[in-house]
Amino acid sequence: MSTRIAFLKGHGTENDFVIVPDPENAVDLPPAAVAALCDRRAGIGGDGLLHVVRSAAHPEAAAMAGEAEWFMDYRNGDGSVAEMCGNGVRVFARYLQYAGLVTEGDLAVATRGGVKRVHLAKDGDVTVGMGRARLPEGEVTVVVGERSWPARNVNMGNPHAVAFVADLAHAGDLFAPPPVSPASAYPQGVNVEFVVDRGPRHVALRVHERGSGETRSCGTGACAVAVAAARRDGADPAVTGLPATYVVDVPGGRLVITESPDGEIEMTGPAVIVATGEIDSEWLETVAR
Ligand SMILES: N[C@@H](CCC[C@H](N)C(=O)O)C(=O)O
Repeated sequence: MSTRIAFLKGHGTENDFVIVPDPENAVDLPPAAVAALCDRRAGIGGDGLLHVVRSAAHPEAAAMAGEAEWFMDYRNGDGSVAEMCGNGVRVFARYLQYAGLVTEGDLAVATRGGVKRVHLAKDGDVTVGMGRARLPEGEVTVVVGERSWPARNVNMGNPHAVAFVADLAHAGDLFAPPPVSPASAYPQGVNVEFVVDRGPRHVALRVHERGSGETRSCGTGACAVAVAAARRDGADPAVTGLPATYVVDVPGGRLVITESPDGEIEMTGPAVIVATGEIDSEWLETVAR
């Protein structure tokens, strides 16, 4: 018999998500079901899915339950799992507020990348403590058609290759993942950012996301880009935080990346809930097969 499963739709700088509230982790969401829900023609449509589960009810988050009541079980649009999603955490926090589960101010969210500190501000912006960057040794190369660029390997919990280019159009149509070499630098795949300068500590990017394709924003990508830009601008290579505030324009808006007093990278931007609805459980079971 068909039942209804509640969902919401939200976005952060137009990185959009299907949100499935499921406090007790009762909804089966295999990769095929997630991909079908994120399909923009046959499903609801989204770059990814935010499965909202109580940390205590999820085997991957139970150990964080003492610190964070809610776990962001994030999935990419193709159904794959990722360690972290920066825009996703902001939208996740906005959902918790929308549902009356938290109020304005500070909260903690459990993710596969650890517990993230979030601040829901009065003006509607949401700030997330993104931790510190890891900068694995060795240069990588990004290729698009006849062009190639040296890129910086930056890990924000998930992997990124950041290439500074002369023109964002040089990234091409980004219908397929741009090749990055050596492939051994990214055994789990990679998110690729193309970056141009807009002014002092102000850059703009396009991104091809692992598991989602080209998106209109990527929070972890914006942080990786800010870190790569700071290194290029002469920041101390031993420091894994950010020495100054960077403004990162994405196709879907603007993110501000700075450093907290304790050396953590912080990202601020909007997060919006745009719709609520119901998923037909019979359809979901069919597409999940
Ligand atoms: N859009 C996200 C990143 C989502 C995960 C990424 N596609 C991956 O596979 O690592 C963000 O806002 O950070």
